[in-house]
Amino acid sequence: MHSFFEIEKTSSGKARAGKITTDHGVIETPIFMPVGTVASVKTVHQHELKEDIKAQIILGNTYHLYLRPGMEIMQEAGGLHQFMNWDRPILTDSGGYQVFSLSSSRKMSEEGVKFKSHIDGSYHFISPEKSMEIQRQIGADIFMAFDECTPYPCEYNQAKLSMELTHRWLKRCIDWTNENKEIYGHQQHLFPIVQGSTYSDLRKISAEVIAEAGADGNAIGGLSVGEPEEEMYRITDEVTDILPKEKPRYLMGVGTPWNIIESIGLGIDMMDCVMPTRNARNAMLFTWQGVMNMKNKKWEKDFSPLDEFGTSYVDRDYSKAYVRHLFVAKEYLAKQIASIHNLAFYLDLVKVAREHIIAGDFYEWKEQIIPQLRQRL
Ligand SMILES: CNc1nc2c(CC[C@H]3O[C@@H](OC)[C@H](O)[C@@H]3OC)c3nc(N)[nH]c(=O)c3cc2[nH]1
Repeated sequence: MHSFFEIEKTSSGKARAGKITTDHGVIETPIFMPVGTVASVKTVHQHELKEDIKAQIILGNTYHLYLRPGMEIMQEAGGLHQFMNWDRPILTDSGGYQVFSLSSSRKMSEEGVKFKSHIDGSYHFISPEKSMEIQRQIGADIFMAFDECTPYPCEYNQAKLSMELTHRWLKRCIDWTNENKEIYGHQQHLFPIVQGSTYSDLRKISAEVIAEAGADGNAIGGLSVGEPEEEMYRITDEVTDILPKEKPRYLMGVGTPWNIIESIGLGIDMMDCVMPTRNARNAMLFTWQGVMNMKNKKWEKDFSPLDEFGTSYVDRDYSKAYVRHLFVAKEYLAKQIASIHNLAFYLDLVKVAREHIIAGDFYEWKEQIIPQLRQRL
């Protein structure tokens, strides 16, 4: 019997290298998880994700998949792995965040959230139990508790009430999953989510409640919602001090390449963000030398490879001048090349970070690489 999470190497600080074992395969941590919200990582094929980008786990999303294609089709397909032909691990979010960020006319109650679909305006209701049922039907290997992502900024009493609601909803998620087992035969691991906004005392309470739940892994929510970067690091540092060392820690919605390296240094094992794919579609490429805006005129006659230090085939096959041309001409291929490049870079970023943790020089490496990653090329 394998354990869900094994730490292979610790460091002089909180960074660690480990591996998560699921029924759909092993995830080496620290890891970045490409966002595939509506059953696709935008503009990227599954075989590219696997063979070129070397993605080890991707994300799906309860809110979107529930609305379209819906759970009847999802179940008839045999779950999301079958439906999208992805046989590696999948993680799904619980839908709360998207209900608040995407739907209109939401009505919140203790019971759950009534909302209008952003697709066709139809009314729906999602509760902790409903979110768990949907995530059972999607069949993700790791799935998130139904929480309220406390908005930022938020005054203390509101943050306290929101956090306490998330804790009551967590209990309902756990009770439901104890009474309703997996439907596709593979194990699914529930991760609870720490809230508490930017208040240290609330974050301490929430981290202790979440740790007490005894789940296989734990997530830090309510960050990367507009707060200053220093606040995000401070809260992450305080919460990882409390969350158990022997369980993976997932920081939701983070972040830039430098956010990722900093977070790994603060004891984070798993991260997700739309940045590599969303910024790619706006011609912003991340590289080890810094950030490139491909629409910049400076690349117009630069026929050198897209990224000589890139690990993807697109970095070798195409020149800067050609990719700039595609963006200026609004060719679809531009977004595909940029998305593949950025995702391959993010996976390489965490792979190299893992190697430095194992080599024992992560923190020295971090100090010199972060200013380089932030450069504007
Ligand atoms: C961007 N910043 C950010 N995203 C966040 C998400 C969505 C990630 C989810 O949203 C989709 O990507 C946009 C992905 O599907 C991802 O799945 C986990 C959060 N989800 C929950 N349940 N609770 C939180 O506190 C939370 C905080 C976040 N901060």
